[in-house]
Amino acid sequence: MATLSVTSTSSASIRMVPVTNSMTMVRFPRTRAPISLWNFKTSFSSGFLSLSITRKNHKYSFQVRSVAAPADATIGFDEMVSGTQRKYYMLGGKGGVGKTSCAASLAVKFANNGHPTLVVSTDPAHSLSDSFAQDLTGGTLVPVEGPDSPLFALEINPEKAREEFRSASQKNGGTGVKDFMDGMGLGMIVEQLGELKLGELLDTPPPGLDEAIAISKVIQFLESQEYNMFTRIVFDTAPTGHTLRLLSLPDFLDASIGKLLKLRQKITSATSAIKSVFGQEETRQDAADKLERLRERMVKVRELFRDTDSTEFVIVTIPTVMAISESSRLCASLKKETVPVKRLIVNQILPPSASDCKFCAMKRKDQMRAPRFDKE
Ligand SMILES: Nc1ncnc2c1ncn2[C@@H]1O[C@H](COP(=O)(O)OP(=O)(O)OP(=O)(O)O)[C@@H](O)[C@H]1O
Repeated sequence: MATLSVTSTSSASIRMVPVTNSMTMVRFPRTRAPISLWNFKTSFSSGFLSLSITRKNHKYSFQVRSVAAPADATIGFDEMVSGTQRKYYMLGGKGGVGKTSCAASLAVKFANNGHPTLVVSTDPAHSLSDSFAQDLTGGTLVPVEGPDSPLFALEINPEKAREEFRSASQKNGGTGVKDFMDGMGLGMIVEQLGELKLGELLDTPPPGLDEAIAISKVIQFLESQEYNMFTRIVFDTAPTGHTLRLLSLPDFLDASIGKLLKLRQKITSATSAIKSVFGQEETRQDAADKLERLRERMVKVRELFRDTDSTEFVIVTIPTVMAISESSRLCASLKKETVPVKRLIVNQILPPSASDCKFCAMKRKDQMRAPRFDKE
């Protein structure tokens, strides 16, 4: 496993400094404007990168510690940014380690390197709006101000979507549900489950349903002509457990659809009373075709997440024993699922200081105790 970067701030004036020496973004408390440090002069010695920026007569100095040599880190980012083929970067890890901050900076960096970029949060507890200081809660793509190339951000709230789905189901006796789920690309599930107590299904959603809605929505946006320009898609995913469910989702849906199709076969070969569940012959065929299309789409999603040419899962962690342990388990699970994972961001490392307070000294000692990732 190659280590991409380790970053942290040493100045209280700077709110956030994630990712690498070559793709650092800082936020100033007053303006909250993202600023790329790509062209800033830096010096590097003994594993620490020193940066000094002067902006509006204020001087901000801080250090970034890089586990990888700067050349390695740059090569890492050069690799990520090269080519115009569409690439997906999924950032995941333990809660609170800085996934959103890193996803936001990576997206800005891509956009500043010529890539029309979409950054999507599928985490039910969103903070992408805070990172960009823009309201992204509407569930649609919002242009982010600042970067050189188009950068759009999208927060998907799966719980809200499920809630809308449930109330549509109650209000419109099913038609609203279908319209809503069609919008999510899952209309065919409604057709098949319409008579099978869908409300109950929503009260106890099967693992991955929320994520299914999120993925379908992103795919739907990317398929539209208006948004097919994006060459980099950055996913800020929910904490580890949700992410693993998201990855096993296509298999889950594939199996469920298989069951549904078998069920349909059984029902349609039974009495005419039961036939009414799925309507007349033509409608049945249509529904079966749609299910097949959903199955194909899920296979596509599964292949996409395992495609080393277009997708990469980047684990974000912090240097604590617990976070590194969870990251190691996540890494093992991803590899088991054959998801491409080769980069790790270690965030929030304390920079060196000659005059440590007691708290900082203890924290630094604690960080040094954090186990290291194996090379492989
Ligand atoms: N390198 C950093 N230096 C200083 N503060 C940071 C850094 N990285 C993240 N933070 C701060 O830590 C907090 C958590 O960061 P963030 O929301 O990006 O984490 P997350 O992993 O996405 O969290 P969640 O799991 O809750 O979605 C935020 O207040 C953020 O500003």
